Amino acid sequence: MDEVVRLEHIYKEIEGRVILKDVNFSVYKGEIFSIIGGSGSGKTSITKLIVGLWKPTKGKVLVFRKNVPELSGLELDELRKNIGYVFQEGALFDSYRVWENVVFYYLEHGKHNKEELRKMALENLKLVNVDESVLDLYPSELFGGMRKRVAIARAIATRPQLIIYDEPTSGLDPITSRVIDKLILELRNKTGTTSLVVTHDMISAFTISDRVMVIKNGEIIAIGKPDEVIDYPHPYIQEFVGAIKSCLKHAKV
Ligand SMILES: Nc1ncnc2c1ncn2[C@@H]1O[C@H](COP(=O)(O)OP(=O)(O)OP(=O)(O)O)[C@@H](O)[C@H]1O
Repeated sequence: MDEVVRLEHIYKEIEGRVILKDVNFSVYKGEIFSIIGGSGSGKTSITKLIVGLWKPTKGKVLVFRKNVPELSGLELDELRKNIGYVFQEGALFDSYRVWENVVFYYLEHGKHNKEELRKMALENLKLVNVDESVLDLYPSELFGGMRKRVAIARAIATRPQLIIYDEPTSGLDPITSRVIDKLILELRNKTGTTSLVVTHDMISAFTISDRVMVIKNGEIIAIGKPDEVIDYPHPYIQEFVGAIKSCLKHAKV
């Protein structure tokens, strides 16, 4: 299977404190891979290493078979063009309309005219089940679930090979959270894009993922298919998933 991301023996130390300790995992082409763990467990640190914002203290971070810490600035730009990042708060630009947000990369870099860009924005919005009625709105006029969809439409606009979702359901009510889960799944099924999801949301992780990784204090505790991980006999995992186990057994997206 094609590896899109591979972390090998990663250690990250900040101010004398080890925040990632011998982290090893791979994400394969087309899969939805979720990283779950409590606050401060190291989830965001892993995404920072993948997009080259941080360098590891030790170890290799391979993305699209390139060792990220060794890339030049230009090579990093090229790599990031291939990674769509859906930020926790959406990170939409409030002074730009929805269509401008969606095609922001092309507004900055492209040679397309306004009509072409609006058409491109609409094509991407349609992929996240949004119609043209929002094209000219500003982000402040959208409710939470819609903001998230627009943020996802923006992340996929450059047709990245990898999408990183940072807490995609945070701040959303449970019903909207399940709608976003369904969307992540649909999008992967439609486009085949490899998806890395960082989340606190157990239901989300265990219902949409092909594989789940549990991390605690910078160390991996388990990696596997949701059904395997949920029954993993580790006290932390049982504590973490125990409360929602019966709910998960019945949850369907
Ligand atoms: N810039 C930094 N300087 C010092 N310590 C940091 C820095 N960024 C993160 N850390 C520490 O690294 C550890 C892992 O943080 P990280 O943000 O990766 O956790 P997380 O699992 O994403 O948490 P959350 O779910 O709360 O976002 C935490 O103990 C955090 O305090």
